[in-house]
Amino acid sequence: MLIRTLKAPLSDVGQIIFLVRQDIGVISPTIAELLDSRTSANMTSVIKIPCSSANIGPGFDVIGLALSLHLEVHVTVENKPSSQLPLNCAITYEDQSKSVEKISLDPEVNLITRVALYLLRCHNQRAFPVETNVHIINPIPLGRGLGSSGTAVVAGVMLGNEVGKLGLSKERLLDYCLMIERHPDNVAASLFGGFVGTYLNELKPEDVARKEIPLSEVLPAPAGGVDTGIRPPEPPMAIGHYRKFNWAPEIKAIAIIPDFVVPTANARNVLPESYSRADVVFNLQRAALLPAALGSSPPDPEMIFLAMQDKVHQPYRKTLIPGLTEILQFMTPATQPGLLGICLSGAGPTILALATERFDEIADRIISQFASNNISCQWKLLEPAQDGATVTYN
Ligand SMILES: Nc1ncnc2c1ncn2[C@@H]1O[C@H](COP(=O)(O)OP(=O)(O)OP(=O)(O)O)[C@@H](O)[C@H]1O
Ligand SMILES: N[C@@H](CCO)C(=O)O
Repeated sequence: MLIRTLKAPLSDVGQIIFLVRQDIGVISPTIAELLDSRTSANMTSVIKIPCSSANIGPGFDVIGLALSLHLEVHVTVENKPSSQLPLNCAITYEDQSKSVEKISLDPEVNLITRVALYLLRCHNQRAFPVETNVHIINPIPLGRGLGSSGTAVVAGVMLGNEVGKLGLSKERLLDYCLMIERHPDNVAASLFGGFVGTYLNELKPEDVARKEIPLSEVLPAPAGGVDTGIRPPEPPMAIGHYRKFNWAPEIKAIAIIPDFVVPTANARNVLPESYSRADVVFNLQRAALLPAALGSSPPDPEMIFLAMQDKVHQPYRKTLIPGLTEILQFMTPATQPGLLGICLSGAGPTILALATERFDEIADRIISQFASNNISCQWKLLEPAQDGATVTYN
């Protein structure tokens, strides 16, 4: 008897593992059984979301890359008759990121559960199902440019969709993410996976007004356990879109992660309100090349290096990241074999170096430059995470 496993999509965002006997088909469990028992007693849903690197040089707020470092959220719903838990939810948090920031375990404050509550309340569910246990395992360093907040927002919409049994598509979940994180590059990469180009639709005036609702109304400040009963504003349909690009399999991503935080809000505040035509054209020329350059095999180092240059955000962010200018200047394919291109990851301070070989050597040189500014770093060798956010059932 031949038995194999088959992974099948469930309502577009989940994945079930079936046992299949080749002669008679699916034997365990049936789809109906699974739909009934999802997130019910003793079944754990495991939501996995990759981190991301945004911009990749010239693609400011447009281009994102999901990477193989995953946030995990393990969810069980006990289905008890009543609960003493605030909002029926208990959170535990396992920090594998070595971040100093303490993550709140209050479901009204924690970013992941707060986003899940936003989604649930848009669908007339005021709290989590009784009693929901959420265990978060986080290896993504916070505030370093690897999309930790975007990953947490995606985790939140996936969690709300799961426990509320809402069955929303990933395309619709992207709209909810964009009500919270307003630039689509990180969230689209984490949700859909891979190397993506993203854009926002031009909206009708009434929808612009809905999308520009202050964040405090979308994610109201904690009300001390008191449910105000207010239904939050729902996002307009199809605010954001993405397109996946090819990625040459030889290209790996080295993330050099300095041991200090640059909050994205601060890194956006140093950017100018307007740009010269020359700088805009410079970025457009490179952004147009980037998908072809990174999708072609074998990779062409000169083309990739050129396509990763930027004049829109990196020059302004150097004031927040000691050593950034020097690193971007001296690390080139001509001076460093194996290197293809280099950029600030997201809003920084992480540096993303794309390379085909000599990963240790490349990381060491960048780490030495940071060390000369008394900054220590960790580094990771990562690959594109093509799957995006997934749900599996144990
Ligand atoms: N797993 C998480 N659980 C709860 N809150 C989180 C989590 N991950 C991130 N956050 C929140 O997001 C903040 C970091 O967001 P920020 O946008 O500044 O940086 P980033 O997303 O890591 O970097 P970038 O946007 O440049 O890629 C943290 O300080 C924390 O408050
Ligand atoms: N595109 C965003 C990514 C960081 O969240 C920025 O560079 O500010």
